[in-house]
Amino acid sequence: MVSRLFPLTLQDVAVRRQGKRIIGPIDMVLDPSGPTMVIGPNGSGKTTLLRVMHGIERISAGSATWAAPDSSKHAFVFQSPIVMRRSVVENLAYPLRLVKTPAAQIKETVDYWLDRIGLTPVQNSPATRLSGGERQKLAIARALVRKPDVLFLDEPCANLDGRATHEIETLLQEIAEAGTHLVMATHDMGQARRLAHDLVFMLDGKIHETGPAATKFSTPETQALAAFLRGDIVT
Ligand SMILES: Nc1ncnc2c1ncn2[C@@H]1O[C@H](COP(=O)(O)OP(=O)(O)OP(=O)(O)O)[C@@H](O)[C@H]1O
Repeated sequence: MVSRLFPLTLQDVAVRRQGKRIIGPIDMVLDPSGPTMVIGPNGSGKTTLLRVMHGIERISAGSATWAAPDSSKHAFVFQSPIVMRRSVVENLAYPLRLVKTPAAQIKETVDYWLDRIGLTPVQNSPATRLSGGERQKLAIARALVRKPDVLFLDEPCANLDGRATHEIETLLQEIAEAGTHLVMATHDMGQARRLAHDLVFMLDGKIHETGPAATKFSTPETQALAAFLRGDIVT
């Protein structure tokens, strides 16, 4: 099921800060049928691209246009999970309270997600006491309680151990299968292979190569993507 929000069209997008080009020019049409993984070397502009798509980065030139704009239908999970200094349960309830969801529905939704991410036993503990993996799962669940069509994730498994990474990948696969579209930046090529339907390879602030993951991993068109996938340093 593809959201009515798509396609997202980026036309001649550039982001400049202090006279420096961070990304651009970028032209792309995102009209996905499965998870989109954004890969590329450090500093190639992955985070900035995601922020542009989500609408939280000031664009210096060009435009980013959704077919049916509705910012309440996309959510963003940052690299370092931001949890509020409140209980786990409050972290999940908060986005629903903001939109004046009835109490009974908040409880039902929050209980569902607590169970789904395995945090029911610690629901009343301060979220700041959770482990890194638990915090990230909480951040993902909190982004999902309002049922977004699109979820942007910036390196959600950076600094997590194998077990936490596996749990988060399983959760992401499940929500993708249930119809939420994922657009995710990752450093981890194994993870990109496991999750990607489409691949976006960024280099030096531009989209260097893009297409279906199944063909891009096996037969990259450009030398730079081939080298990056081999693990070479690409600049
Ligand atoms: N507001 C800003 N002002 C100046 N430079 C910036 C700003 N935001 C990002 N940059 C620089 O622009 C480049 C691209 O940053 P970005 O975070 O988008 O890349 P990235 O591919 O996500 O990097 P990483 O993999 O290290 O997270 C980096 O060199 C970064 O230092």
